Amino acid sequence: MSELIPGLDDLSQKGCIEVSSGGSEFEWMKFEQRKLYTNAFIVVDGKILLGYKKRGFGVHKYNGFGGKVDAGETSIQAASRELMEEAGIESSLEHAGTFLFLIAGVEWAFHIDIYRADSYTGTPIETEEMHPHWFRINDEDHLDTPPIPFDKMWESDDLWFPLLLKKRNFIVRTDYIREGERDVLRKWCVKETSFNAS
Ligand SMILES: Nc1ncnc2c1[nH]c(=O)n2[C@H]1C[C@H](O)[C@@H](COP(=O)(O)OP(=O)(O)OP(=O)(O)O)O1
Repeated sequence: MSELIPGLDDLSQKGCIEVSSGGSEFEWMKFEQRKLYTNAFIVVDGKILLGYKKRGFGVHKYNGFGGKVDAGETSIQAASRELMEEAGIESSLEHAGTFLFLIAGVEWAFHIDIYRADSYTGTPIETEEMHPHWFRINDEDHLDTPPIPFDKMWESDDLWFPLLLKKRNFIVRTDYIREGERDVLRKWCVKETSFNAS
């Protein structure tokens, strides 16, 4: 079995297949506190909907729609609320992955539940926080639509996006450091799971 990812449930890693890892020369960062977040991706007809973040954490990056889980909310309720607040749409979301994200300088770990859906209702709209855009998911179709802009996303996104797009469930941990204005990926591990880890 591959090395257990610290900070993620040991049981959920049983039987997982490691897809990618790096930064073995570094220790995993320590953390005392964990905060819950969500991130939702809509994939329809060969295209994925991403939002350009206009303010706050991760500003100027493209990402799914999501944010903090509020007190009294479940993760799926938070994911649906954030999708409506940030993109103006509703969707029946399914859990796709669990992502533990640390960044030097922030004392808590971000425990992010990743969701996906292949349909939605409403029309994606620009909101205070996000500007929605469609991107093609392969180079065979929709050549009039731009490809996924990995160079303007979190550096680790291209490690787990293939699993998200293939509808495979996964767990990920990424530890980042800050170099000036840049968020730099230092250590990571991505595993495919055969079931939902939460
Ligand atoms: N490394 C990485 N890759 C992909 N996605 C993310 C990360 N780190 C992250 O934090 N995220 C995601 C998780 C969330 O979807 C957002 C961050 O949430 P944030 O916008 O700060 O939360 P809100 O509750 O919307 O914030 P405010 O309303 O307080 O601005 O990024």
